[in-house]
Amino acid sequence: MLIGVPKEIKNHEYRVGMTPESVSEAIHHGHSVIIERSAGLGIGASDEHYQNAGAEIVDTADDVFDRAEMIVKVKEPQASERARLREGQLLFTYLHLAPDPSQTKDLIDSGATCIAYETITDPHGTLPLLKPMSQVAGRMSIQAGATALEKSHQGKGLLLGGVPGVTPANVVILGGGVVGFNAAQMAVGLQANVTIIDKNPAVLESLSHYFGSKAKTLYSTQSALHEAVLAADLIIGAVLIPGAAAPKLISQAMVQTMEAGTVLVDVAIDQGGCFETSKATTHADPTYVVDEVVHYCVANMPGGVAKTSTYALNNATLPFILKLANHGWKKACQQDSHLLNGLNVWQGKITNQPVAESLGYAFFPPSKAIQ
Ligand SMILES: NC(=O)C1=CN([C@@H]2O[C@H](COP(=O)(O)OP(=O)(O)OC[C@H]3O[C@@H](n4cnc5c(N)ncnc54)[C@H](O)[C@@H]3O)[C@@H](O)[C@H]2O)C=CC1
Ligand SMILES: CC(=O)C(=O)O
Ligand SMILES: [Mg+2]
Repeated sequence: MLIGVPKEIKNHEYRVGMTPESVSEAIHHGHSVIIERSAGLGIGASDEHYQNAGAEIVDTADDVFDRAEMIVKVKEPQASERARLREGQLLFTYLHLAPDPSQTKDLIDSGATCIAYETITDPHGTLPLLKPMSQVAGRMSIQAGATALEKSHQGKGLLLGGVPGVTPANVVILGGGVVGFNAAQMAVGLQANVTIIDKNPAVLESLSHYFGSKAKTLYSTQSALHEAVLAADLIIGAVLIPGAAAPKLISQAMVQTMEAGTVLVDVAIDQGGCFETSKATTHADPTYVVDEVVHYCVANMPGGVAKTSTYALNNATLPFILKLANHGWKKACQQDSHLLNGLNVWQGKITNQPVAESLGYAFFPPSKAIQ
């Protein structure tokens, strides 16, 4: 199969769909890879690295989209990329469609087959292609929150861990999945006072077992949320209902009750965000203030540490890239129901139920797309 990798064009997005090492694996399996010129510079991979791995370098995104049978990317296609997709072309990348009606409409109109990293599942009921970026974003969320808490960034002027004789800051993490666990690890490491809230008792049990007395766990109810939020200095939004728009756990009225300089880091912003006052921001201008509360809502946090992130992502995506290239998407999805769960758009139809429900489209079962 001819695989194409364009340069990412989202604001401050330095990741790239395939590392030179992944390219070399694909070529070893008998495929060809075209890469847009300079696509890997953000991770320190030059065109020469890619050529040495066996890729052909092409000058423009048009060259990639015109020729490739499968496009491998990182972020959801931007409007100019969507316009280049063609009927029957395979797109393999993050999509996050539920909060994004214009992208969804363009993908429907394109006729392309669109498989989203974030809804591919595994036998353990987790999301193996979201996991590495959630690990990165969870860890970054505490760095971002710690910076935003500084007075010059309009925060309370608090050091997360305090110092001997001065109490540490209160960190509240909403959602104790991959992002939440990794955020808690970093916050506990910095000696903050950490509370994790989740609605899944099994998740709470495993967090409690792992952290012991170093973090508190709370079952997610309105009153638990209210109480924790009022005492919080830094709140991390890390909830997910796979495929669906994020539930709004914190209303604007609750934000108004928070102390000035409290910081909200909404990692779930890529699914629309879990604070009512959240709107997506970029690495170029990551924060804004509502009712004296600082909001950090960058939708591509891992792009800020592109080298770590690209390698972590490729460790998870490469086996699927190879399956798709070796067998074609239909046969690969017939053989692997977890990969089939990634199919979001096919021949102008929405094949992911939470996406269809979130945006008011008819749901077309993916099992019918592979008959
Ligand atoms: N902004 C960014 O750059 C990035 C954002 N993300 C996003 O972060 C979010 C979290 O991802 P993961 O941790 O991988 O998901 P996950 O599925 O591992 O964890 C989500 C947790 O939320 C909990 N949850 C769901 N509804 C809840 C509620 N009402 N109250 C309390 N807990 C609730 C679930 O029980 C689960 O434990 C996703 O939206 C993901 O796309 C991930 C990576 C990068
Ligand atoms: C998952 C996601 O949104 C990202 O890695 O940018
Ligand atoms: Mg700002």
